Amino acid sequence: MTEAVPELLELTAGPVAHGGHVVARVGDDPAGRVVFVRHAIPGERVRVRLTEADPAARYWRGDAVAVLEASPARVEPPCPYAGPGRCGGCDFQHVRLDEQRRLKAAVVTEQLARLGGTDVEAATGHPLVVAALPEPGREPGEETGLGWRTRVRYSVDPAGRVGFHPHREHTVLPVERCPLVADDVDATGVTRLPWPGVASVSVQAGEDGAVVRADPPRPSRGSGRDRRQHRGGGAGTAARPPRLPRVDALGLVLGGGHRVAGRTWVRHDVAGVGTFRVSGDGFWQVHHAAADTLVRLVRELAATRPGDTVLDLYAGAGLLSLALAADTGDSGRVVSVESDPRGAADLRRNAHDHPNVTVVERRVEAALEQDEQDEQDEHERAGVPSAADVVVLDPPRAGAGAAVLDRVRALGPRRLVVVSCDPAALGRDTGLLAARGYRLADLRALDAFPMTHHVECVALFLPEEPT
Ligand SMILES: C[S@@+](CC[C@H](N)C(=O)[O-])C[C@H]1O[C@@H](n2cnc3c(N)ncnc32)[C@H](O)[C@@H]1O
Repeated sequence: MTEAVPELLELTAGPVAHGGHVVARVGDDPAGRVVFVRHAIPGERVRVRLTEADPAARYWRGDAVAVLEASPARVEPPCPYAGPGRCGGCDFQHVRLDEQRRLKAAVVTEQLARLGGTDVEAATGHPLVVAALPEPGREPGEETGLGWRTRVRYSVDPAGRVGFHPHREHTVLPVERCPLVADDVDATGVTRLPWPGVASVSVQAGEDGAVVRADPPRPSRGSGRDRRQHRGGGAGTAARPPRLPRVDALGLVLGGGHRVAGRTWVRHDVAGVGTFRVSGDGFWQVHHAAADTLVRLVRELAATRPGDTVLDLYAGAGLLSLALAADTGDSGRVVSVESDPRGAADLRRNAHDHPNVTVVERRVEAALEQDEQDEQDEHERAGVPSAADVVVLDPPRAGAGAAVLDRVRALGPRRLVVVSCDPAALGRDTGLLAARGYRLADLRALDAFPMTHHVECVALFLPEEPT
């Protein structure tokens, strides 16, 4: 007989888990089925509406629709779109900001223990603290966690209105103003304009204004003939590009980089490093204060010396490369590896006046691959050295992985700095590095994504045996 699944359950919220929810157990039984609950705080007694509850599944998902015993850390969400079943962009609007940071510290610590076999407090000498990023005009401790997003991707509903998806849903909740976005993003007016025929609208704000990009829906998987027609190569009518509204922005871009009006890039100034040009869809830190703070932390942990050979892997537009190049000086060099052609183009441009920076436009995996026969020669031809004093890695969400970390170890760095926006990936890479003789020595965490479960970490690994 199949188990009857109730619609509502009363549960006690257990510890926070990676992904923006807490762990609860059906029947409050320690061996009961796990329910991942959104919109609850550890210790609270909540009524949970089950959102995914397959009787055969190992765990269920649910949303706290009523709070029966509230945590002292519970607050009224500052955003009118936040809450159970509403916008899925934020996970922690209902939690006081300082408690949000404690929850994130707990998640990072747990992921490093479970996936990386590493006790953060024992390894670094102190419990992990997630630091708030500065907000203009506010003293430390008075942060709001709002107005920090300089880069936003809105989805568009069938009526052409922009918004965000509810958690794990494809529908779009239209949003007039997301309180997380920076004023420069809002000033483009994209949320107040119609976008018929468009699947998503992205805004990237820089120092002197924003660039807006509209992406039409991907061609549906049809017959070969349909696909040819979408590309404009068939005998029939090609898909007509959408008519885009006029925006108040530096530039408007359609799809894969086709400029409709104005510029395709924004400018970012980073204190003590320089000015960067970043193509609208290229990578840059999202929080307006993240780039300055990240650079300061990476410099401190990398402790680069004049004359050093430094590898900046997954270099983006060169934020960390240029900072490290200043520290290694003319007698040293920084080799920056970035695979995205637009990112690499930005990087080359940004590094133009830095003769000690070499840009390698390749996937990290390929750039570090060693030719057994002709190792030295191969590497020098590709621009990648066969040894490095310091290696900095800032991989995408999946982390660096075993193959890349094997190659990194072979370079014999005396210091290895990993920047990570995903605690699970950092946990896995920490375990892989431990197995390769590099142990966690320092860990810093930044609240670079307030109100969401995301957190930015910078980790220092040192060789067990000094190189
Ligand atoms: C998290 S961003 C880091 C950018 C830079 N460190 C910064 O702080 O601005 C990751 C970058 O890695 C690039 N990337 C992703 N996979 C890659 C790969 N396999 N090899 C090289 N670069 C890659 C992406 O294009 C992106 O620019």
